[in-house]
Amino acid sequence: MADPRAKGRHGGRRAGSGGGRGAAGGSGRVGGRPAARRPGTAGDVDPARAVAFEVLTAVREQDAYTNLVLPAMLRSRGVAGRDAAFATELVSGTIRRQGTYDAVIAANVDRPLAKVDPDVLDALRLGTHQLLAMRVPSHAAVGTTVDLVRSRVGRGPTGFVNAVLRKVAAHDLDGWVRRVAPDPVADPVGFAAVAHSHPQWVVEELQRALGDDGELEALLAADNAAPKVTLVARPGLASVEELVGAGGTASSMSPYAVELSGGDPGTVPAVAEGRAGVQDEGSQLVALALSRATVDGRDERWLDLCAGPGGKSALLAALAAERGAGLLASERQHHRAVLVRRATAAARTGLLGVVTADGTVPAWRPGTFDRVLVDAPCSGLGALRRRPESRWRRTPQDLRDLVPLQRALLGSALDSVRSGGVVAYATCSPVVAETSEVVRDVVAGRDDVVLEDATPLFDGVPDLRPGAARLPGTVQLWPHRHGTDAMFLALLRRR
Ligand SMILES: C[S@@+](CC[C@H](N)C(=O)[O-])C[C@H]1O[C@@H](n2cnc3c(N)ncnc32)[C@H](O)[C@@H]1O
Repeated sequence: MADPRAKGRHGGRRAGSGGGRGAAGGSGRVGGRPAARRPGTAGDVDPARAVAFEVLTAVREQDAYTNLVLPAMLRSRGVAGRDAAFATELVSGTIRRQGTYDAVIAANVDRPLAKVDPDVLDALRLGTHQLLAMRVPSHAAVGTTVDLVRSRVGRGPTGFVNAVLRKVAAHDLDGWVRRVAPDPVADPVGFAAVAHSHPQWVVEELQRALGDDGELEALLAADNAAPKVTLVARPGLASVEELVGAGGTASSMSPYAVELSGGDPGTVPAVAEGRAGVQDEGSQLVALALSRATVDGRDERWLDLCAGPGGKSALLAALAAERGAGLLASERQHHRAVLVRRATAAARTGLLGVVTADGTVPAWRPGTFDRVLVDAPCSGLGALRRRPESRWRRTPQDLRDLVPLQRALLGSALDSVRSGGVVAYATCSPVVAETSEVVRDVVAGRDDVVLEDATPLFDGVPDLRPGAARLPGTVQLWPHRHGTDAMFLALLRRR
């Protein structure tokens, strides 16, 4: 996205007018904060960049989530329209691309980045994103970043920032990747990690999940693209035609999906009324797959064991209502159960209720349900497009912590379904340890469960070929193949 203000008040500004040190080094802590700092003052910083800087600070200092803090800050600062779009791209792109940008910045600073003032480093990342990925003219990218640093940190580091960014401006992104990434032949994973800005362990996990078929770079690149906004027309409550009439385009995989080309989805009447919602098409396909599985005999009681915040529950409840069935939505965390209630508020007969309960300790008799969804808590490494900071927060230890919980939840889902009923185990992660390995281990430990082929439940979805490390019959969606989050699904039937 080009800078809407490139020809505006910052566009013609001389880069680095803040003066100060001209070299990217000097003595002492680089970018140290001087007494002249005026916290909270906007100075002559444009509102979009000011918001972007504050969001980066909140993400770094308070572990805030970009997708929560950014819209709230845009609203509270009255930043809208093209400025809001610019700020959104600036924040999300900078955080997603942080791994690449840090390698570029490090190549232009004469000390470890850990010794650069964190506020200054954030500003350098913002400036680098504008220079290498946003088509902001160099003089504007450098000048506005220097202004930002002068306003938010102080005059001291402006010369340093000016010098570093001028060096960054000397090459384009590809040129920098060639200079700072490891050799792609000698170290393909190390190269991919720097070139596509993913932690190395994440690249390794994604590579294993994909298998060895040359798609890694396409997947990593897809993780760095802003996801499209997809709506779901909840059956019986809204129609695809209604959402298309509101400015969307019907999608080809989920019969309920409509892609929005822009604008605030909250202004679409069906969304505001809870008859439709914002939902990734992969999530829609997972809920649909559970509803499409054949079940002989009674088909009245459905369960969503890990329901918060309620997107899949809302679709399942609408589907259940059409068949005279009802869904119980269960969620361990109270505040997320509240979100489930809100998401399912428009559901009529399709909702049996929403309960706050630990799914590993079922509050119902064994065999109560005919269909059960376990959308398990997971690393979320399949949804990196929409959670820019998560790749930098997750660690391999998270996987070790999550797997026992995932196994326990799948076990209790299987206990909760009647003989002949089905359980769908889903994650928004393709990581083998929390997908195929969980399912394989749980199935191996029981003699009352059969793993079924789930691919026929994804009718109309192309390219569901198996992966080398994936259990046969399970389904893995991919951002680069399907344009969805990397949802995984296994279908299990109780004997
Ligand atoms: C991946 S999210 C589910 C997303 C949801 N199905 C949707 O589409 O909106 C996993 C959820 O499981 C919940 N959870 C974690 N541990 C749980 C447990 N022991 N019992 C029930 N829910 C749990 C988390 O709080 C989280 O809300």
